Amino acid sequence: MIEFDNVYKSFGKFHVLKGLDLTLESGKINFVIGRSGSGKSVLLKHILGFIKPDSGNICIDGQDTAGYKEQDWQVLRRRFGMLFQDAALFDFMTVRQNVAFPLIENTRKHSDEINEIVSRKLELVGLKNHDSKLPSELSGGMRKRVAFARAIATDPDFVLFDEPTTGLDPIVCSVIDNLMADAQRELNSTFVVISHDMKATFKIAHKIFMLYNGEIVAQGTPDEIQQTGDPLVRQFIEGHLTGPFEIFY
Ligand SMILES: Nc1ncnc2c1ncn2[C@@H]1O[C@H](COP(=O)(O)OP(=O)(O)OP(=O)(O)O)[C@@H](O)[C@H]1O
Repeated sequence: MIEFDNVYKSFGKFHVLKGLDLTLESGKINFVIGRSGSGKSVLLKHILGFIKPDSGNICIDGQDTAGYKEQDWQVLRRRFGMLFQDAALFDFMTVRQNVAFPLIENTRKHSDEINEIVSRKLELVGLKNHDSKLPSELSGGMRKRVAFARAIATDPDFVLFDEPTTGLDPIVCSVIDNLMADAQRELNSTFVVISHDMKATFKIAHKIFMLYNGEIVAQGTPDEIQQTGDPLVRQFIEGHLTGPFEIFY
């Protein structure tokens, strides 16, 4: 379980998180939605300790991270997999080396075992025959699948996805959505997904949280969110130009 308790974060005079209370449930696919610039990536970076709150607490599995030193964060981060918006593969490493990286860094497994795990993960994402290629030789969708295989390589307790399907065609989006749903079922890990893709959100989320004005303004199952009468949520999920949101052109 990942808990935010009354978390505030500002950059200069710009207040991004304003007393954020949020409980991301264990063994579930938690989606965080909200407008561009609402602070979704900032929220993810707090979970990994890359950004520290100005006040408030963040607890991971009941452990308050307030007093964590860099070494404690490094230990905690080993329990996480991460898929960044731009895939963020190591350009100079092959597909196989990219997926092996967290296994080499974060575990004491023997190279034979690592090779076997990497082969299994690459098979899962349909890229077993591309393992000796460099990221530059792959399409955007393939790079995302490599990043996905790398994110789940160690069977982490938590996997964070920052816009995993942005820029991909609808069919590749569905492939990634299915991979997320299948992997979560298999690992029973806690997934946290930031996404603007409402179709995927309603298809695979167990729980949806909407961030607005530095706070969570709505939360619920896909059915609950789809049926809400809250005008703010309705405008966002339906993409209307008129409603409580201020629209800037
Ligand atoms: N390190 C930083 N220093 C200053 N401002 C920052 C920093 N990180 C984020 N911000 C600001 O915080 C706000 C929220 O940014 P964030 O990237 O979390 O938005 P987001 O909801 O993920 O947006 P998008 O959906 O477009 O990716 C933005 O206005 C951004 O400029």
